[in-house]
Amino acid sequence: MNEPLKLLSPAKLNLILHINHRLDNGYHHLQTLFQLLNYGDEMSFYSTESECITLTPEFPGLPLEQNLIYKAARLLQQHTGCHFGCNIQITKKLPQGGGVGGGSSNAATTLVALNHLWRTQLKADELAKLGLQLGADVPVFVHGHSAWAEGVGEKLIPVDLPHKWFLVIKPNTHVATAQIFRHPDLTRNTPLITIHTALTQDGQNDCENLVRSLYPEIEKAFKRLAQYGTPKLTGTGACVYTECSSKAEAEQILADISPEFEGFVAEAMNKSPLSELLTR
Ligand SMILES: C[C@](O)(CO)[C@H](O)COP(=O)(O)OP(=O)(O)OC[C@H]1O[C@@H](n2ccc(N)nc2=O)[C@H](O)[C@@H]1O
Ligand SMILES: Nc1ncnc2c1ncn2[C@@H]1O[C@H](COP(=O)(O)OP(=O)(O)OP(=O)(O)O)[C@@H](O)[C@H]1O
Repeated sequence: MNEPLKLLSPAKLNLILHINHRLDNGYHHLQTLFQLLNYGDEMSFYSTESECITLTPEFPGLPLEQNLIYKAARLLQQHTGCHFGCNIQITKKLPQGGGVGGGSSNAATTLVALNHLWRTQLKADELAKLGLQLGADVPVFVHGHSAWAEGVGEKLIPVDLPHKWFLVIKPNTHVATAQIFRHPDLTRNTPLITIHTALTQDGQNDCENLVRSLYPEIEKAFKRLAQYGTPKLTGTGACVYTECSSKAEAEQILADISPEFEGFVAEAMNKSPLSELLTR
C-alpha cells in the first residue's frame, strides 16, 4: 500500500454565537467567532485504484452512507468525476454531538486530503462551497483558520486570536442541533455587531439559556465549572468550556472534576495543518 496522508481533524469552539434572524430556508443568520483547537481526531488517507470508499473503524450505530466522512469522499468523487477511491482510518477523540464540530471537521479534512491525493485540483473556495452542502460548519474547517463568520457560517474572515488554553468538558448528554434551532424559545433577534466589536468585547452564546434549561447535565456542568472560571457553551452544546491561564491549570481543574466529568485540555490554534494542502 502507498504511504498514508496523516492529518489532524481539529475541533472548534464558538467563542461567541449570536443568532440574528431566521432565514426563509429555516436556517439562521449567525455571527460567530470560530476558534480552532490543536486537538482533534487523527485521520489517515490512502488513495486506491478502485472507486470504493472504506472507513476503519466504522461508527457504532451510524451507517457508513450517513457518515460525513463517506459523504464528503463521495461528493468529491461525483463532483469531479474522479475514478480513484480511498481507505480512510480514524482515531476518534472528539465527542459526537458535542458542539466542537467533529463531524464537520472530519468532512472538511476528507475533502482537502482527497483533493490533494486524487489531484482533483479544486481551490479552497470550491471545496468550502462543496462542504457547505454537508454542514454549516464545514467551510471554516476547509479553510483551516480561526475566523469571524457570518451568514449561516460560510462568510468567513480569518482572524488571529490571542493564544489561550481551554478546558472542554463533555456532559453526559447529546444535543440535537436542529431541535435547538427549531425551538420557539431560542433567542434569535440579537442585533448585528461588527468584527471589531466581536474582537474587542465579550459576546454571549444565544443558545446557552435555552440549552441549560433543557439539559440538566449541561446545567450541572456550568455550575461545576463556575467554581473555577467563566463557563461557556460551544455551538448548541453539549460541551462546556472555560479559558485557563496555563495548560497546568486546565489539567488541574480536569483532575479535580474527574471522574464526575470527562473532558480534554486544548490549546488555541489559529492555523490548522490542513491549510498547507490547499490550492489557493
Ligand atoms: C451551531 C453551530 O455549530 C455553530 O458553529 C453551527 O451553526 C451548526 O453547524 P452544523 O452542525 O454544521 O449544522 P448543519 O448540519 O448545517 O445544520 C444542523 C441544523 O441546525 C440548524 N441550523 C444550522 C446552522 C444555521 N446557521 N442555522 C440553522 O438553523 C438547521 O436546523 C439544521 O438542520
Ligand atoms: N464523521 C462524523 N463524526 C461525528 N459525527 C458524525 C460523523 N458523521 C456523521 N455524524 C453525525 O453527526 C452528528 C453530529 O456530530 P458532530 O460531532 O459533528 O456534532 P457537533 O460537534 O455538535 O457539530 P457542530 O458543532 O458542527 O454542530 C452525530 O450525532 C452523528 O450522528
